[in-house]
Amino acid sequence: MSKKKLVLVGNGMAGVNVIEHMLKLARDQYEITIFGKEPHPNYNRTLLSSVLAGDTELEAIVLNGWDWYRENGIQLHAGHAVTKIEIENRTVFAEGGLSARYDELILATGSHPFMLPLPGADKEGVIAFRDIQDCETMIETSKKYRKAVVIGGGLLGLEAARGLLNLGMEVEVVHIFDTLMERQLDSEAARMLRMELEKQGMRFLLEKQTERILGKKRVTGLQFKDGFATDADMVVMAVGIRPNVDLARESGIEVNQGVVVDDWMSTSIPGIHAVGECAEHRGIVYGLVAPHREQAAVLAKRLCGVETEPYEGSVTATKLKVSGVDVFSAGEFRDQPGTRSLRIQDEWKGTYKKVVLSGNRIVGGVLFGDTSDSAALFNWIRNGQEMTEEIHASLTGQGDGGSDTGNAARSLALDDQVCDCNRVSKGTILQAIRKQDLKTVDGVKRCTKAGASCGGCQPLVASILQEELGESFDPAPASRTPICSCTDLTRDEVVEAIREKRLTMVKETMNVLGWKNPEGCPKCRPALNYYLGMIWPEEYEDDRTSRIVNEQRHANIQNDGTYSVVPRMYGGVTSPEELRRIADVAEKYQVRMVKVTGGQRLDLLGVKKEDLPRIWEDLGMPSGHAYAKSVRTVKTCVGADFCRFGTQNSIQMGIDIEKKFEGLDTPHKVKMAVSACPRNCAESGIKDLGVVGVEGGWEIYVGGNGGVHLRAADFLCKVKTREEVLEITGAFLQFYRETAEYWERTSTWLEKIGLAAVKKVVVEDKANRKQLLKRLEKTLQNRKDPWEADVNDPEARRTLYKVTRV
Ligand SMILES: Cc1cc2nc3c(=O)[nH]c(=O)nc-3n(C[C@H](O)[C@H](O)[C@H](O)COP(=O)(O)OP(=O)(O)OC[C@H]3O[C@@H](n4cnc5c(N)ncnc54)[C@H](O)[C@@H]3O)c2cc1C
Ligand SMILES: NC(=O)c1ccc[n+]([C@@H]2O[C@H](COP(=O)([O-])OP(=O)(O)OC[C@H]3O[C@@H](n4cnc5c(N)ncnc54)[C@H](O)[C@@H]3O)[C@@H](O)[C@H]2O)c1
Ligand code: SF4
Ligand code: FES
Repeated sequence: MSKKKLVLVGNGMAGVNVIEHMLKLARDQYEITIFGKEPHPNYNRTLLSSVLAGDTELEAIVLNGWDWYRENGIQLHAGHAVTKIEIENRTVFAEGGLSARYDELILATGSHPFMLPLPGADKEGVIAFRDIQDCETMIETSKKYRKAVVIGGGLLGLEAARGLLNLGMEVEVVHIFDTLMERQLDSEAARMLRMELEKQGMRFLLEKQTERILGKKRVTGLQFKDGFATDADMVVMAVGIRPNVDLARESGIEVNQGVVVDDWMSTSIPGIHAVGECAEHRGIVYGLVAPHREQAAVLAKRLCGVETEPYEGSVTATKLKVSGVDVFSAGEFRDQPGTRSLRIQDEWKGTYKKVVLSGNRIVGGVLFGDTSDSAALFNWIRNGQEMTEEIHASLTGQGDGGSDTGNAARSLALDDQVCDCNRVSKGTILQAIRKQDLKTVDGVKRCTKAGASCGGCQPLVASILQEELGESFDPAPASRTPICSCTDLTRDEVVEAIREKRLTMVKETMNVLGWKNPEGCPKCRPALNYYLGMIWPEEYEDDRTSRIVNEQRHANIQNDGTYSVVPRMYGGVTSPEELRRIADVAEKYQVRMVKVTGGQRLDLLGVKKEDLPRIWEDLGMPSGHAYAKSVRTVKTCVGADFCRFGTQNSIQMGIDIEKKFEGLDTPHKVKMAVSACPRNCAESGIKDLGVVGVEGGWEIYVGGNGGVHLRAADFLCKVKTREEVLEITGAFLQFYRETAEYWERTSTWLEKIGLAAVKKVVVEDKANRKQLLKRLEKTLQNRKDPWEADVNDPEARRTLYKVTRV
């Protein structure tokens, strides 16, 4: 029997999802042809925001590559829009003279961005944010121009604005109302969101209606109806979308706002169906992936003759994909006559939770700052759950374990949905973890698709892994790059092998793991030495010959072959007595220069190799580790003891941090700072870890970098006490030590694994934090001051420094 012909118009997320289902249900029933207007294979549109923000690459967002079409016998016409449907002949016609006959036709043409019909809207530099091309245009524009204005303070506008900030542009968001994301947030959450985004550098022009776009050929600014104007080198319109219905309308298919479909996703014409953003079901057009997935599942079953429930509409939930801002909204979140709300707000922690009840039924909610309850809340809304004492206690943090993320995973039932985009339940994820021995979020994503679309559920997937695996959960995403050309193994594979095979020496590791170059190279040997020390802090004997030359001599080699010596001065504080000793040493050994460093230390420059041990001995001060991949300086401002703006004792805090973590081996150098107020005189905002004193506590920032790749640190959390600062700092350092590649700064590592993962492991999951600190403590207990060790080792003096006279 010849196969029936199925044609899909629109190679986007919704349409191809129908095909994916059909291939699973009845592979051989149809001969499939797909027409796509865009010249790309099927990709994840939701992740364009992440591409723009630099969190992922375009190649990584392809959902089904060219091979997938070939392997499944699908005829793909990418770059060919369908222009006409001849209903009587059941034939579609496309650009380039193409045509195809169908027995069943699916319309999945999505939406087009709404462009405000303003005078000047056709100028160069005025664009939308919808597809790969828009994304590329923005990235290119950011290289040449300075300022972007985004019109629209909804989900898309804010994600675009964050991406453009990451690309180094100045960004202003123009919004028509006085609160952002009014379609998803109440005014309180919107206010908190605005404050947070302003902190990130976004500027807002609220209650502004654009009158026209200024400029000759290219945009130069915007003129508003209230007479106000602003400059712009680029304008991004993100003021909503309109279903793409022209083709359907011209073909005589019933169209209202979208293509009208029934509960089986069938249009007014037999044999023609519609799904996704172009479809209107019971008067609603859905602009989110999750409902489209539900529609796709019903249509696929229908087309394959598999029994199915009808599609009866969806309850929707949204999460904003802006790093450092957790916002969730679902269901009926507004107060209406007949509703009551539970509201919990913590201005100090910057969190807000609102749960709306109709009668006693949970019908909607908004979460800001902490979205760990989002999955549970969404499931309650969808299931029309009644409020109970138990739910109330868990929402207010008085239940068993409070409302931390670990608890969020625990509170889900097996059939509760975790990934809304791909309709994956907790039970399915647990089954995959157990059956396929999964250890990472990436693994779960590959096997179940949970987390593979917008990524919003990944923290919850991580917490399910955490709950199931405990310590063996690996929170870092896998990388496929070998650690160097001596091996094909990645960092994770090497670390895992060291653990599993209990390898304890550099040579042995290279040998057992089949290094192509048996001697290793300057890239892998220091890395192996570090990994071994990190994994076996008590047993491992440091292999000095595998360290970089500066670390072998515990000093920085200079361009003339001499060395620089930087003694440790905790928190940048010294004393007359120490200064005298430093001055004496500088004179005695005729150092070329004494210089104050950027980290508030004194650097003795131009020291001869053979003088190093004697200088250390004369100084009688610990090593400043200025040469090492380790915790280096903690810079401090003068703080509350001296400065009239100071709210905290930054000097003492800096000294305490430095004393606790000095010399700890890390994958790359770690610089820290403590400022006693947000004026940030110690530059806490560009350090690997920066602490800032605020009224009643401390804010902790991480992943900053003041070097070649300048990066502002991200806000990690706010704490009250010195002990908490030390605890979070320790957990952060240990998490970085355990998951980063050697030679990787915290800034790159953080961008790779995401702030949310760091927050989850270091801040939210208290049990995990304890474990990290326990492991860190073992390392700290086994530290030795390298200068002192060499001073007291005549053999080292002779061989390493060629000192003949001790
Ligand atoms: C930047 C961005 C971020 C987003 N983030 C999220 C998110 O986090 N969560 C979420 O749930 N949703 C998000 N969305 C929305 C989500 O991407 C859409 O709801 C979803 O992609 C719609 O799928 P679709 O298949 O209906 O339409 P589309 O993905 O738009 O696919 C339709 C395809 O049909 C093609 N087409 C149109 N006309 C024709 C024709 N005549 N012939 C052939 N091909 C045609 C189009 O070119 C397009 O490729 C985001 C959207 C954007 C733009
Ligand atoms: N994280 C996510 O889930 C996500 C991210 C991006 C996009 N999306 C989806 O993509 C689609 C498009 O997103 P969107 O944000 O453009 O749509 P939207 O309709 O949700 O928001 C548009 C915003 O623009 C504002 N606006 C309208 N006219 C304006 C004007 N003249 N000047 C200033 N502001 C104006 C509106 O008040 C509204 O807040 C939506 O379906 C959205 O759900 C979702
Ligand atoms: S950061 Fe604040 S407290 Fe510290 S020196 Fe600067 S102004 Fe003073
Ligand atoms: S909720 Fe979007 S990928 Fe899971």
